[in-house]
Amino acid sequence: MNDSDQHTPVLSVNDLTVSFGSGPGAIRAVEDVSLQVRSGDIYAIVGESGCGKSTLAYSMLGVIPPPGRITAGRVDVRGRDLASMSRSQLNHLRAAEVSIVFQAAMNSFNPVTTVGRQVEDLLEAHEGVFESVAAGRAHFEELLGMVRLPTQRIWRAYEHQLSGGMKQRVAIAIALLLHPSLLVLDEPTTALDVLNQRLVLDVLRNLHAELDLSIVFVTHDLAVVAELADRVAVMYAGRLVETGTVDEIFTDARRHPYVRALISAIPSVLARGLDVRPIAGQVPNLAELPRGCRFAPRCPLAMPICREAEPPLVADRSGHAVACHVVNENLLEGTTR
Ligand SMILES: Nc1ncnc2c1ncn2[C@@H]1O[C@H](COP(=O)(O)OP(=O)(O)OP(=O)(O)O)[C@@H](O)[C@H]1O
Repeated sequence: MNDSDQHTPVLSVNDLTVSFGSGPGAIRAVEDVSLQVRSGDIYAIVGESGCGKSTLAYSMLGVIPPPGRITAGRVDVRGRDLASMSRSQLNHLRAAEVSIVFQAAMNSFNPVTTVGRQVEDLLEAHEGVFESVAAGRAHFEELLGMVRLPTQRIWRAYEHQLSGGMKQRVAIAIALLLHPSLLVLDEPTTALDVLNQRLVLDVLRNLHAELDLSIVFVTHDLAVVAELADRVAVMYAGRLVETGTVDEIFTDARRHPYVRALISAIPSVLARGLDVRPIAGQVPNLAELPRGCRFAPRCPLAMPICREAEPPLVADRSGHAVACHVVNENLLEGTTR
């Protein structure tokens, strides 16, 4: 890796808008989103259900489900625009540079094939990454050890012989098979019991350290954000409302009222298994968005301008960015609430 590579973000999402449908019924599941994942980051995308988290995650690999499509902006992986890549370049990228564990990882195994056979198929499809299928298998067994699973038993296992927690860790090991530098996970702990959630978080922390891996994960669980992430993007109705470090999001006095409401709705962000609880009012329907700030109808601090103009994301000197007229007016005055 040369010097300029080291400074190029692993992933750069630039002014990205992803739409479903066309004409008057079209919705923008992701709107005007920009974020950068640097080498070594553990980046959380958090928000309530339907706010566009999964769509944003899928766009990072160019796997947005149809009829979704990028209608503005771009996604670059190590400085290369995904939209400019050929199908074979994209296939290579998805396996060997950025890999995803889907939310439905639990159900994504072929029920009539062993885990080992599925791994061999993957190795054969990506011939050349390893010297031989045996070398690829040896690497997979090493990964199984890292996700704390018994090698022989898993290699021969069918899906129905694995528990939910095991399937999630097998899916992580498979996603890492071809040495990606970025792992994207959609709700990695959601369907698991508390013990398995903890195990998956431990495993991800270790993989991050041992494999020099960058991680992006989507969650609605603030406790998981507090435990695992070092950077956070909070989404509301398709847009980013706040981005920053975990410390900034949880403790900075300058915070988006939505983020503040989310955090104050839980007794302790370090307590396990606490979801983003509903706060007064509802997330707007993306097909009928209010004028101005999307959060204004639920916001205790809303001013007249909030019902008129969409607030831009404004970053302070450290890069902590908030999209709120009230908060940013105070920043300009040099005070915070
Ligand atoms: N295949 C699709 N066709 C039409 N609309 C879709 C499709 N997938 C997602 N959407 C719309 O995009 C919006 C964002 O969905 P997305 O799944 O990205 O949100 P999310 O925050 O990940 O929610 P959840 O946590 O419930 O998965 C939703 O309003 C949804 O209706």
